[in-house]
Amino acid sequence: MLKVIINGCSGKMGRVLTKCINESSDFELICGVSHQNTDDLNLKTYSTMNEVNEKSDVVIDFSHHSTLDDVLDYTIKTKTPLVIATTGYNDEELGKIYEASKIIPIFHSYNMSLGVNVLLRLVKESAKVLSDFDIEVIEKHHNKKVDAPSGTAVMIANAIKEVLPSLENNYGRYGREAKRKQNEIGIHAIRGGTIVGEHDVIFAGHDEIVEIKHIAQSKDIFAKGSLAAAKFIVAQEPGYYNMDNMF
Ligand SMILES: NC(=O)C1=CN([C@@H]2O[C@H](COP(=O)(O)OP(=O)(O)OC[C@H]3O[C@@H](n4cnc5c(N)ncnc54)[C@H](OP(=O)(O)O)[C@@H]3O)[C@@H](O)[C@H]2O)C=CC1
Ligand SMILES: O=C(O)C1=N[C@H](C(=O)O)C[C@H](O)C1
Repeated sequence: MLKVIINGCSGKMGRVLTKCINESSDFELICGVSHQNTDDLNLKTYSTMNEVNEKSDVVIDFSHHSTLDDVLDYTIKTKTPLVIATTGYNDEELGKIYEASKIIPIFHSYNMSLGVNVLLRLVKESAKVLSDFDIEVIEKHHNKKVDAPSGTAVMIANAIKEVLPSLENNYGRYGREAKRKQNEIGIHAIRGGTIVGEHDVIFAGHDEIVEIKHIAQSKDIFAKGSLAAAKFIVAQEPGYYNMDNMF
């Protein structure tokens, strides 16, 4: 049984992950980290990662970018492999993750579902052939989501730019002089209700459109994906890993 600590145990994903671990015979939940009261989870909970005095095989992080320093301090100090699912990091924070991965194994993906990772491959293939089409990304999420655009939309734009490096992100579009430029990827964030997560990549050409779309129908797919990543990362040497390394 793999021993797990969840950073962000009180959150929507932390709760779904707790349920998935409790239903599995492959994992044991040691404790969680959250500022909130989590009595209903029946789980030993610390306020910050710095206070944790237990040791696990892996830490899974579904929290907030602001907890990054604490989670890296803890995992480096205890030499614990880390799965990062949290989104919303800036370049400085991404740099810290990359530096830490020289010391401990880190699995990092803004989307733990299998389907989105297939979508990324299809998008890259399409971008090679449809290089002069206009590319727009539309993401839709629930009204509680903190960051915009989604981490997955950023990951999709980065994948397109691996193939078409001259393109630049244009977030939203508004104004009296807002005509589309040829070298942009339009990225649009919709927020409402309980939408779990949808990503639609549109390649619009002259008289034809290709759309590649992924719809998440439950949060379980992300939790189960993070557990698959946990099994993978505990067997790795220090380094920076993502879904491409796992499949
Ligand atoms: N990679 C993937 O596949 C997926 C990634 N995510 C990402 O996981 C993260 C968590 O998502 P979700 O569970 O829906 O979010 P919630 O807002 O429901 O939960 C956030 C968790 O982080 C903790 N937290 C710590 N510091 C802060 C802070 N300053 N502000 C807000 N929360 C804080 C919260 O508890 P407390 O404040 O008490 O400490 C809580 O436990 C997000 O970044 C989301 O985008 C979500 C789904 C899939
Ligand atoms: O906050 C969420 O809910 C989700 N966040 C991730 C993202 O920002 O890409 C992944 C998923 O779409 C759900």
